[in-house]
This record gives sequence, C-alpha cells and structure tokens, in this order.
Amino acid sequence: MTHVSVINSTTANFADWPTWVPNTLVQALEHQGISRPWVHQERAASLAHNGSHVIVSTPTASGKSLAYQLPILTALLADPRATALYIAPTKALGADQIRAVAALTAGRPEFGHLQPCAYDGDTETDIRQWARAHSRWIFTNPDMLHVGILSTHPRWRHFLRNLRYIVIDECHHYRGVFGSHTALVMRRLLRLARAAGASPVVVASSATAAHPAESLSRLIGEPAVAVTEDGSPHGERTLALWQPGFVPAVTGENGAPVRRSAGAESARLLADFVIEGARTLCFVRSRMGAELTARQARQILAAAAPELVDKVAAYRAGYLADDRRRLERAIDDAELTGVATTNALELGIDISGLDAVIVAGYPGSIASFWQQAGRAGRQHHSGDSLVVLVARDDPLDTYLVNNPPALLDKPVEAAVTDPANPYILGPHLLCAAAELPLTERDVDDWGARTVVDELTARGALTRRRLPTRGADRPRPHPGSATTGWYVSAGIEPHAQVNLRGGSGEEVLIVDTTTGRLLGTVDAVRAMSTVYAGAVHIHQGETFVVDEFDLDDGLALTHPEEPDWTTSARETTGISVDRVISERRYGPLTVAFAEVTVTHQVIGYLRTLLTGEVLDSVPLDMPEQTLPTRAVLYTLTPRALADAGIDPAAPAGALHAAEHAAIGLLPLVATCDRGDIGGLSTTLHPDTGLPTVFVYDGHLGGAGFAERGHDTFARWIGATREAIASCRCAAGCPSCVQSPKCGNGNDPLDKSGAIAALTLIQRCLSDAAADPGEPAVTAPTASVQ
Ligand SMILES: Nc1ncnc2c1ncn2[C@@H]1O[C@H](COP(=O)(O)OP(=O)(O)OP(=O)(O)O)[C@@H](O)[C@H]1O
Repeated sequence: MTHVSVINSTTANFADWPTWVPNTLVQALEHQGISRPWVHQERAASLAHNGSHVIVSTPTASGKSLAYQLPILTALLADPRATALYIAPTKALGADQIRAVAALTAGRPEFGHLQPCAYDGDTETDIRQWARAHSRWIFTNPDMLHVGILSTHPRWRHFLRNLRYIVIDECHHYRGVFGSHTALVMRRLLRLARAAGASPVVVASSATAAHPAESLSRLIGEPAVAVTEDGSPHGERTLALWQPGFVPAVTGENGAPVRRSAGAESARLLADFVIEGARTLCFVRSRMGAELTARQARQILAAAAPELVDKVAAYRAGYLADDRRRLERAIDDAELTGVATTNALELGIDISGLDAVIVAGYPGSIASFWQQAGRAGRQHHSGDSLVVLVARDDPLDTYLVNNPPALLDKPVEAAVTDPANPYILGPHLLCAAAELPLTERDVDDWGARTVVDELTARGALTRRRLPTRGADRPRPHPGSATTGWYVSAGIEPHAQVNLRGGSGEEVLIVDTTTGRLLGTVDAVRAMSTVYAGAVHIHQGETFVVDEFDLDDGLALTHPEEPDWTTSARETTGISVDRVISERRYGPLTVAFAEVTVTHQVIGYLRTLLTGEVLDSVPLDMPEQTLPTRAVLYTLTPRALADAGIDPAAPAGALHAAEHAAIGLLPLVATCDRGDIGGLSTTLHPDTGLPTVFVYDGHLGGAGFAERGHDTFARWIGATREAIASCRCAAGCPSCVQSPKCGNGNDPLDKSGAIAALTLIQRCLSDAAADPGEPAVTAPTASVQ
C-alpha cells in the first residue's frame, strides 16, 4: 500500500421547498424520505424553472437527480401536454433513473398520465410505438436520440412541440469522439424542437465536470450557468493506493520482471471484502478483465468460503438486455455482494448500501476515478466507505500510486471535444439537412461554412429555395436568405453515423456448438479482439475463436478453457499530410499535424495467467488506413549523440520514450490509452529526422493529440519522471514496455529514453529562459 488518506464526513445544509413546487410533489418526495431539499438542489431547480440552462456539479450521491425532477414533475403536472426528455450515456443509468421516478410516483394517480418510458436499443418495437404515442417523459441515450428520434422526427412532432426540459445526465462523459458527436446531436435536437415551436430548458448534471458552465455550453452550443456549492451530507471515506508486488521467478517479454496483475490482485481483495460482509463493486478496465476478475474471486471463495461463491458475478456491456437487468436487480437487493464490472456501472447508478469500491487499474481519467469511487458510501447517515485503487503494471498507474497528489489533489480534467472535426461535423450536417433544410444561420451557428461548401461541391448537399410554409419550413429569420441546403437524393446519412466512433458495423460472436449468440463487437474493434485464435470470455465461460469473417460480420467460437489469454499485436506506418502548427526549440521541434496512419494486426501474444508470455502467433489480417491528427517531435541526431545516446542505435531510446509518452498522455488529455497510438523512427521520410508521433486513434482526430501538443512540457516531464522512478533495471511494463507493441517491445532502451526526455526538457527550458531564441509557430511549414 503506497498511500492511505481519509476524507472527513460533512453535514447537511437544507433549503425550503420552492413555492412553485406543488404540494402533491412535496408529499411524494417526503414519502421517499426527502423531507427538505439541500441548498444546491433548490438553487439548480429554481434556475431551470425560471428558464436558464443549468448544470448541477456537486459530488457523487449529492442528490443531483432532484434538481431536474422538481422542475420536470412540476411542469408535467401543471400542463397536461408538456413533455421531457432524459438523456444518459449508458442504458444502465437510464434504467436506474426510470426506476427512481417510478418509485416516486407509484400509487399516486395524479402522476398516472406521465407514463415515463425507456426508448433505447433494448426497447421492443411495440413498446416504442406505445411510448411515442403516450409517454410524456422519454428516457434515452444519444445514440437512440440520433437514430430513433431525430431521424424520424415527424413522428415525434407532438412530443417535440411540447418539449419543456432536456436532462443531460453525467455530462462529463461526453468527451472525445463521443462528446463531439453528442454535441452535434444536441444542436440538432434543439434546432428541431425550436422549429416545432418549443423552447426547452437543459438541466445537466455531473459530479466531475471541470469548468461546468463552459462544458455544458460547449455541449449544447448555448450559454449555461453552474451550481457547484454542495449542501448534502457525506460519510467518511478512506482512500488507499495499492501497487501489486513482483511475481517471483517469472519473467515477461525480453526477461522483464512481472508484477502481479491488477485483475488478479483485485480478485483477491474482492473475495476478502465479500468474506468480510462488505458489499463491493470492483471496476475493471476491459470486458474480458471483468470476467476474469469475477472468475478468480469465485475460485478463491470456492476454497475459502464456498457458501459465498454465488454472491459474486461480472457485469459489462455486450450482455443481452435481460441478463443486464437481472444483474442490476441482484446488486440492488444484495443478492450479489461482490461484482466485477466495467465502467458500464460507473455512471450515476444509485445503489445504496455499497461499502467498498476497488478500482482495478486507473480508469483513464481523474473524473472516472471519482465517479467509480462515488458508487460506495451513498447512505447519507452511515455512509462510511473504502476505496482502493490497484495499480496496473504500466507507466501511468505506477506514476499515480507513487505520486498520490497527481491523482487525489488534481482538479478533474476538462472534457476534450472537437465538434468542428470535419469527419464528425460533415455527417451530422447531412443528418441535420435531411431532418430540416439547413439555413444560412444554422451554418453560421455551427461554424460549418467550409464543410458545407465542401459537401455541396461533392454533391452531397444541394442548395435550393426554402419552403415558405408546411412542415418542412425551418425557423424563419428576418432578413435571412431564401435558399438553404438539402441533402441530395439517394443519400441516407443517419445510418452512416456511429456516435461511439466505431465503424457502425457489428460483428456477431457465435458459439457454433449450440448456435447461441454470445454478444456483439464493433467491426473495427473486432480486428484486435475476435481474430482466429483469440480467447473470448462471456459470463465466466471461456471460448476460443475458430474463424473470423469480417465480410459476413461473424466470429465463430467454441467453448474451451485454455491456460492463457491473448492480446493482439499491431504494426503502424504514418505519413504527415499537413502541419497545423510547429514550434522549434533549438534541436527540438514540436508539431501538431494531420497525418495518415496505416494499421495492421499482425498476430497475437499468448500470455499465461501468471503474466508469463507463452509465445507470439502470426496472423494475416487486412491493412486499414486512418486519416487523423498527431503530436510529433523531432530531435537532431547530433543533439541525441551529445545527450549520450548511441548514434548508431537511437531507436531503442525513442521507442521507449514513445511507449511511456502514450502511457502518460491520459494524464493531460481525457483519453484512454486505447484512444491513441504512437510510432517512433530514427529517420522519418517526411521530417528527415528521428521522430516520435503520438496520434488520435479516431478518424479525423479526437482532440487528445492536440491536448498533448498544448501541454507538451507537463506531459514530457511526467513521462520522464515515470521512467526514472521505476525501479526495474532495463525496462518493464510499469515504465517503457507496451502490451500493444507490434515489434515485441524490441528495441527498448530505458536509460536512453531518460536521456532523450531530459534533453527535450532542457531544450524547452532553454527556450523559456532565452525568449530571443526562435520558438516559431509556422502553420503551413513542413516539419524539418
Ligand atoms: N434532500 C434529500 N434528502 C435526503 N435524501 C436525498 C435528498 N436528495 C436526494 N436524496 C437521496 O440521495 C441519494 C442519491 O441521489 P442521486 O442518485 O440523485 O445522487 P447523484 O448526485 O445523482 O449521484 P451521482 O453523481 O452518483 O449520479 C438518493 O437515494 C436520493 O433519494
């Protein structure tokens, strides 16, 4: 255990019920044990009631739901036509919030006509029809809003015309590619609601938004206010940071020492906590990891306390809807007391009575860490809780458990979004134009002039006279042009957009021995997860993939329990298409550029559960190309030699520095290690120099590389520190080895990487000390 600290308990600060809240609603809330609102609830609810877009940004379990329930239920009671839309990033959260509203209104006929209803991918067709006709409070997610509501908006005309409130729950979750897509979906929703004659107010919530008013405003494209002062009481919370020890006599790749895996260590803690009677959630980063951790905890219990084996299970996305609902109920009823889950249970789920949270591996952002921590200790009177972060064997986790203030004292990250990314904006403009012709004003509001011109030149949009009457009429603007943009005949844009950044196509995973559908995976992700030979785990059962057919969208598997796990290896090539900005610091040049990445899965590693690498199996998979954005730096060979790096072999130093830099980027940009990739080379054809690239793994970029570029000095400083403080001799997964490396982590030069990063720091500080030195920004220059 590298650190323990205690966050003290706090007491409640109450307000009175606002006078505009009807008595029936106050009585229903009192019946739920809510005798008075806390101050932040009253303030946020009143701001929304008075027409301001508001975000309530107070800690987890501070009752943020009441801030939107009060104005919405008041409006729905007062006006029998009024409607409301609730949007959550996960189906589990939507289901949880419906349960809360249903419990509040149950047995009260005055609320009988609200008919709150889910409308998401799990909702059956007949219920969807019923919901469109009767529900006044729809619970959905951005994906369904895009494909199932906005695309068929004439069917929703009545609902949209009367739309009074839009709730965006857990709005910090809308970051990166998903955040950029959601920002455009929100603009499309507001545009259609206004065209139908409504003027909806947005109420957002997040326990972990940096600059909350700005972040909501960026998401909806309109001004918003924030309520941040918390009036809710909280129990005492103990936080522990934990680094697993080395496994004796086991070596990893290239003879590196191996630590016990975070998953195995967490399984042990989970089993211990269940034996102690503590209701525990264990957050694991991957779906497969969640399955493995639950299985290992059950194995430990089978030996130590067999009567508790069935108290432990796994939960993750990719299960079929019925299974998920069943598990959610079992967690709520304490039928399950230890659950290993992916971040699918991270957001907003109100399970009271959880005592402990284990975070198996830093979840990629400080915001996620506090969200996961916030699932425990939600009972306001006796809610003492324990949170343990178990470090994975990688550079970022190692850095954080050894530098607790970098995790525990840092503000949460600003959510990085880039709705202006033409690869994201373009498809949404087509969707918007298909929904209602785009006007000059829409194009200006969305900052979309260049992209609209491009789509028009390509023939995807057509400029025509706007209708002056009828359902197709956009909101009139005095003095505006009488022509607008229509989507051209034959184009059906909605199906082409996948908000989660995947390809939109799915691969079905099938057990061929029974014909059972095990789940689905996005086609792009499938390349590196369900290739022939991959081990796939589902609900604790293990399958091996026999055949992967991308054309038919099928991965055929059979049940088998091998002693190893598998992980894909990929190779990467990169070309610089356009330099967006570039700064020179003596022998160092740092740039941000548009690049094209070519990718290929070339094989996979088989790793024993101890961490020992068994072998590497080659695969023949198709190459993929990705136009995206990258931060890159070059160093002159002479400066590298002066820094003591072998001029004949600088590749190991750059390669090691690149791996660690990828590992540390999530510290400065709200991303996941899987969202980014990297490449290093001793001579890149486009720069003519030794070069290191770190790029966004999403079409058109996602803002992460740009954040690395903007905070370059901090990022490189933390990277150097992470490698230098690692106690291994020549490089290990805690510092410079990468599990995804297509070159088998070879060559890697740990001390060379420290020397190169020290050199970069010196170049940056020399330039800062001597402003006469040219630190040029050259937007169109090529990197040299
Ligand atoms: N004024 C109040 N008095 C007493 N209990 C309350 C009050 N407001 C809310 N609660 C209770 O607090 C619990 C947490 O509320 P809620 O789920 O809305 O929190 P939250 O802030 O949305 O949490 P998260 O950020 O994790 O989503 C609920 O069980 C709710 O009934």
